[in-house]
Amino acid sequence: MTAQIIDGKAIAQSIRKTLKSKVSDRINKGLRAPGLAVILVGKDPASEVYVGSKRRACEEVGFISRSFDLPSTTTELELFRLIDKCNQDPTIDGILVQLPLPEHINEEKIIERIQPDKDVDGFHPYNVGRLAQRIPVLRPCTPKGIMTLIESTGIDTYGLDATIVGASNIVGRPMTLELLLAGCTTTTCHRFTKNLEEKVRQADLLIVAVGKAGFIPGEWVKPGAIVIDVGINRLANGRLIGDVEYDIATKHASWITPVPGGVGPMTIASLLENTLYAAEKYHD
Ligand SMILES: Nc1nc2c(c(=O)[nH]1)N[C@@H](CN(C=O)c1ccc(C(=O)N[C@@H](CCC(=O)O)C(=O)O)cc1)CN2
Repeated sequence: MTAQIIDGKAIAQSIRKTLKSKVSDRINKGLRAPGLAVILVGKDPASEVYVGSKRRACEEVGFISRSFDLPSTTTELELFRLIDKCNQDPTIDGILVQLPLPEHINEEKIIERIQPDKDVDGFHPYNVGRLAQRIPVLRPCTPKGIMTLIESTGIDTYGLDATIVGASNIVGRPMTLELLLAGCTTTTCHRFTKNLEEKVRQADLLIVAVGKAGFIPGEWVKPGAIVIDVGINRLANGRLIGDVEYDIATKHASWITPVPGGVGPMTIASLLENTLYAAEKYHD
């Protein structure tokens, strides 16, 4: 068996095309273009790449992108003040603070400072709580994008055994909530998990988000499984690879996401979807 590729880059591009036409419909109806504030603190090279992609994507679909690039010495109070200003600005529908933040800034406090109706990352406890209670509104971008990728395969998720490797607030935990909502039986693995191999081998649907190159041996993938690789690991030669041993995994899986061009572009497409959603649901 050779797995079919889930082409995140193409799916994300088609979402962006649809969004662009929705924005132009809004403008024709006399409504304003959605606005997204993108806040970057410090000079983490990967964050600079992601933020740059987010800003370009915003402009491509016709959103107003507001950029705030702050030095790594920015205090929590200064960041609170900027978030308060964005919360009050009626032209801003979404506020995104790129993570990770410098160590002296408490990420939880910053996330909670963003008004839930502008939390287009879906990280505010209000939005995570809504997802946990099966009444989602603004959903965390990477898991939301992954659900779109899974839907694109046409496979019915009800009753599938799903294993999620990684329990971060950005991916693993909200991913578990999304998959529960989609009728899967979920197993979430983390650093204290015993018998990881057994949990991976039982998975009809395997999601890996640990950030370690080739962490999951391809041999562990169950025949016919769907494999979603969230890892983006840059090798010394500049090549990007995922958390799953791709060449071997493709021989076992039915569907697999590539790295790059799989989950990453969907994170950005979902952020754009969330921003339009926030504008329409809360601010029009
Ligand atoms: N506030 C947030 N911070 C972070 C999030 C998030 O959702 N919100 N997620 C990650 C990083 N991330 C988004 O910010 C992100 C990661 C990867 C990509 C992407 O397009 N990757 C490309 C490869 C890009 C490259 O050359 O490095 C791909 O996979 O094809 C987009 C966004 C942490 N922080």
